[in-house]
Amino acid sequence: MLFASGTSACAGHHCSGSSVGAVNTLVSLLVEGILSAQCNISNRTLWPEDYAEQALNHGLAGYDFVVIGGGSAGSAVASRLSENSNWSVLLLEAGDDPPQESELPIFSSELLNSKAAYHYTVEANNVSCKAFKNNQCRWSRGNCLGGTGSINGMVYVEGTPENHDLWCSQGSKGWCYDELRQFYTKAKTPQGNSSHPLGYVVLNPANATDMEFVELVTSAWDELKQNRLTQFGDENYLHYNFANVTFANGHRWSTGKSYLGKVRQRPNLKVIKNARVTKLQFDKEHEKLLSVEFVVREKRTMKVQVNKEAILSAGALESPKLLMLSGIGPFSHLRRLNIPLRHNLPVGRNLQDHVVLNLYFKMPPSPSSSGSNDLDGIYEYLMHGTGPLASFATGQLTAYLKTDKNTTTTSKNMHSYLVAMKKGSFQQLELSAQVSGLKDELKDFLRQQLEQHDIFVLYILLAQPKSRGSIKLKTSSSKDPPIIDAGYLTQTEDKLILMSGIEYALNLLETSSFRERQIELLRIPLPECDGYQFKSLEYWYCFMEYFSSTGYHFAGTIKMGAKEDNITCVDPELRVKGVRNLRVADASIMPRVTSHNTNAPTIMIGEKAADMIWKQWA
Ligand SMILES: Cc1cc2nc3c(=O)[nH]c(=O)nc-3n(C[C@H](O)[C@H](O)[C@H](O)COP(=O)(O)OP(=O)(O)OC[C@H]3O[C@@H](n4cnc5c(N)ncnc54)[C@H](O)[C@@H]3O)c2cc1C
Repeated sequence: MLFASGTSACAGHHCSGSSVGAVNTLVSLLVEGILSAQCNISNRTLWPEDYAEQALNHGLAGYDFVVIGGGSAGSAVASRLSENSNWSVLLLEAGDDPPQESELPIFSSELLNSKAAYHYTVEANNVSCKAFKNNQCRWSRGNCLGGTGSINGMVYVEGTPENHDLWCSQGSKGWCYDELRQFYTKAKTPQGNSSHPLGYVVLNPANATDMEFVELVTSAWDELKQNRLTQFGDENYLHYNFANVTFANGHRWSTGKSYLGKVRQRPNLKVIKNARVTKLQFDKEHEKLLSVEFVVREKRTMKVQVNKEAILSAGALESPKLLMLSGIGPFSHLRRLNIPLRHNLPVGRNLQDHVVLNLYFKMPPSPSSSGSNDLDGIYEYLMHGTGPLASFATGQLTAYLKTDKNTTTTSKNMHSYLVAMKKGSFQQLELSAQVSGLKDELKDFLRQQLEQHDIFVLYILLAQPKSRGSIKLKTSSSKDPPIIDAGYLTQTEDKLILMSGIEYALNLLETSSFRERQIELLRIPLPECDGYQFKSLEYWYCFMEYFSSTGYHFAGTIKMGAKEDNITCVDPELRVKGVRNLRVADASIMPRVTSHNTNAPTIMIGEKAADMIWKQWA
């Protein structure tokens, strides 16, 4: 591996060049390049300075705006608010700068195993996740600046008109697609210049590492009459193509970098890293947030006074936890934990995720399976910022599908992508099995198959799941992870739609492209399902319970909607009901998860939140 896992080796260090002589020009160039790359791939100037030391030594004054969490949405909010030089903005982020593995797509599995990612174990529900240890899925999120946007797959796809019009028709006034389009546009419009930088999302089309495989799949999709898309964002994209990614010049561009790092010189914006917020403190009537309590470097508890507003952007798993710890949540749940109630709201309910089903296929190894030349790849990346190190797994080849032939709507019900594993790529399998918690016997079976075949996994995601889960507190300690009930496949309709996705996938096997390549479904031994006839409906419903897992698109746990509606927690201005100066701006406010990847819609939420705050206070 090129870099030490979980480290930012160059941060704060002076890096010297290699002392290797000119024995072999290419090798010495590479060694030189690797050493300097370790310093240049990610260094501290890409990120805002850490204000922790000053805060610890001199204490903190009050801030006009305190943003909790520097992830996809929080970074955008803090950056936009601090464009007003009259306002003081403090951002509190539980993690540190992302490690160097974050920069390159090739290290995504290592990254998920680093301290930049935080993992949760989801409760077993016995109708999903049975392929994973203790029948429990594992969920991950980013624990660093840029948040989950620093560890994600970088795919950038906006919400559809249908998604957002549903939000507004159900009481979220101001959140119709026509009203949101401006924020999607603002997020990706280059603004500012080197003397007055402004943040925005940096985007490029993804390159794939394995073009041979991409061509195979695209020709099969063509045979099935899936249209190739010219651009994601077309109104009715029931199509496939490579998505745009938050990646440029060989580097990831999370909002932590593109919105915050870019404006690191602003004197009115301070960022404290390794600052884990533990509690929100209110006035006697619980109507006004007075201060935010946090622990710096897991050592010292501090407090900051909020002069105008606080914005909670800790993500769909941690934002509800923090509200509940502070007394805002379901009455009966908080009472059980002896947490004094401030506001009785259904915080933590309405949890949604795009449940994903993994289907495995095998094929004879392609001639390129013998492995590419790693040195060539390193050389190309160091010299040009391109090549396999800067390319994406085939997962960025994404299809949005309508497999339900009975509806006349244009809405997508499935979202599908693929990941290919070449014969012998055991490390890739081991890492992903470790992150997901795949049961050992299943991993060993896949490993045996990889000794002889190429394998690819077709992922089928439910675009609009009906099942709902919940987040609850385990204890009243901020250190304990919450109890997560994913709720996967608890609604029959979700299973029916997944079944239509399986039928769609099996059609691929009938295409001449797949037949010529001798692609077969891989039958994974599952004693509980093997009693049913292979590929029968009963078999597939049983299989679904095993290989359903997370799409990593958690949303909805602090539901937005009309103020008077008792199933909502924040109003359409994102204010927590009953509190004047506390808003939530992250994926948790989505009343219904958007039909595909959630990063772009979450950044849009950050943009709109900042705009509403500007309108109120400027
Ligand atoms: C493995 C993976 C792959 C994904 N791939 C894609 C993809 O390719 N495309 C896509 O669109 N979406 C993807 N997603 C989802 C997407 O990245 C998220 O939906 C999005 O980043 C969520 O943004 P957020 O602002 O709500 O939360 P986050 O980005 O998670 O931000 C929350 C921030 O708050 C901090 N925080 C948490 N608790 C506290 C606390 N108590 N005090 C202070 N700070 C705190 C966290 O450290 C984090 O920085 C992926 C997700 C995962 C996990």
